[in-house]
Amino acid sequence: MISYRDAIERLLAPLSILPSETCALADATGRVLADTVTSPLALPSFDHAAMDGYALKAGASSRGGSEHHVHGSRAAGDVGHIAGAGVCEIMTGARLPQGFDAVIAVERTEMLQARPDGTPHRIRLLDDIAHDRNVRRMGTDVPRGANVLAAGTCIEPAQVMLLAALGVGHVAVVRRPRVAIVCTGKELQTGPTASLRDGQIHNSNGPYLTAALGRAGADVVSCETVDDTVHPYLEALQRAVEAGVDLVISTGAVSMGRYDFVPAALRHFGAQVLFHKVPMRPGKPLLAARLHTGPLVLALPGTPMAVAVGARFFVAPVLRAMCGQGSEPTLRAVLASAQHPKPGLRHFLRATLWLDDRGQLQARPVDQQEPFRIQPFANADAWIVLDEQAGDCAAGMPVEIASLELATPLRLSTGPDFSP
Ligand SMILES: Nc1nc2c(c(=O)[nH]1)N[C@H]1C(S)=C(S)[C@@H](COP(=O)(O)OP(=O)(O)OC[C@H]3O[C@@H](n4cnc5c(N)ncnc54)[C@H](O)[C@@H]3O)O[C@H]1N2
Ligand code: MOO
Repeated sequence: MISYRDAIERLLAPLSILPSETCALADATGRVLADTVTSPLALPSFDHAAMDGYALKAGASSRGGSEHHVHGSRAAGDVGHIAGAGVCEIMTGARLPQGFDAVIAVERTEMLQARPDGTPHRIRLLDDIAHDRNVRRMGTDVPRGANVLAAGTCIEPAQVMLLAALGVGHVAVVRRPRVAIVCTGKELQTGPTASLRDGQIHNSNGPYLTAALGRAGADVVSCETVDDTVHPYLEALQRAVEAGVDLVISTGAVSMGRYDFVPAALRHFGAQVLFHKVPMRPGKPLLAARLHTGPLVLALPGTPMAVAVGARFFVAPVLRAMCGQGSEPTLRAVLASAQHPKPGLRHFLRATLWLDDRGQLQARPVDQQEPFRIQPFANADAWIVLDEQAGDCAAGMPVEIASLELATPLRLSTGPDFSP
């Protein structure tokens, strides 16, 4: 048996980033950038008004109380020369006309005289206006040529806004990791709503993995169910290989039972077993292998929480590595109730999270941690991770937590260490 850390190292070491492809921005949400994006434009692209009001030249003649003729009017999108001395009516977003360097908001002026069509002819300023006031200068958000998004960044709506503002219509993204799922077990009823015969259960691992991997940006090319015999399993593996997958995830038949044929079947298939069994709870009998044709195989134990742990703590790092993303930042919270984990095992505990009245994030393991229980998983907010050396953990100590989602929904920057 090798430790979780060693297992992850063995799993990730030979992985390389998947090839890139071009993707329209409209389809890029959830994709991972293959290259750094440099800005083809400055943002703002020109000096413009931040308020509806009047553009003027700040200085001695534009103090509060001064009176001015209004020459011309500019709305966002208007261009052209503004002639004459004085001020120019301007709307938010309009390019600042040549020769002007400040804007006074319309409500900080008084209209002294209107033209017959109602437009302002002469105004008085109510405030002193300094140079640059209410002006957004070109390039102050993004200078042209700046690195705006790093390779490995997942494109979320905020990145779509930035790229759209820069006029970037297509981006180079990492090809989605292609994954095949194979659920083993003759007890599995595959029709999701079909009635169960005696001894049968609904397949919950397949739909869970399909949902979780899809959310994490993988392309789930198939999800098959096979019985507890070698040949259908190997045939499913062969189909996955032919479909050109990067990763096969199987569930079940990987432990000590008479019908736990997966380890032998993989060896028979010529797979190189990277490790089998990791000292952790749940999910200990997990096996990882590499097929001679290239794809990785993660054979997860069939128990639902062993599948959830395998997906979150083995599959997710593999997907990140395939997409050129570094390791996840570690999140911590305050342990809300004492724990006495079994020494030598890494424990993954389903937990609820809340912010206490001092603003500290508290994490409490749910009461029922047996690996067959799905209800507490559906009610949980996060995982608590207690490493192999954790020993007895007192309430109040900081512990590592991880999101239930494979791709962490919370973005964190490197900041000061969290200490409760
Ligand atoms: N003698 C030992 N027995 C077991 C050990 C052990 O060390 N010695 N380890 C236990 C642990 S830990 C786990 S986890 C399980 C894993 O066993 P398998 O990977 O062989 O999984 P199965 O026996 O096929 O299934 C386990 C359990 O999960 C249910 N299951 C399977 N597939 C699905 C599915 N797609 N959807 C929902 N539920 C599924 C299956 O019916 C079983 O109840 O082994 C322990 N035994
Ligand atoms: O790995 Mo398990 O502990 O029965 O799910």
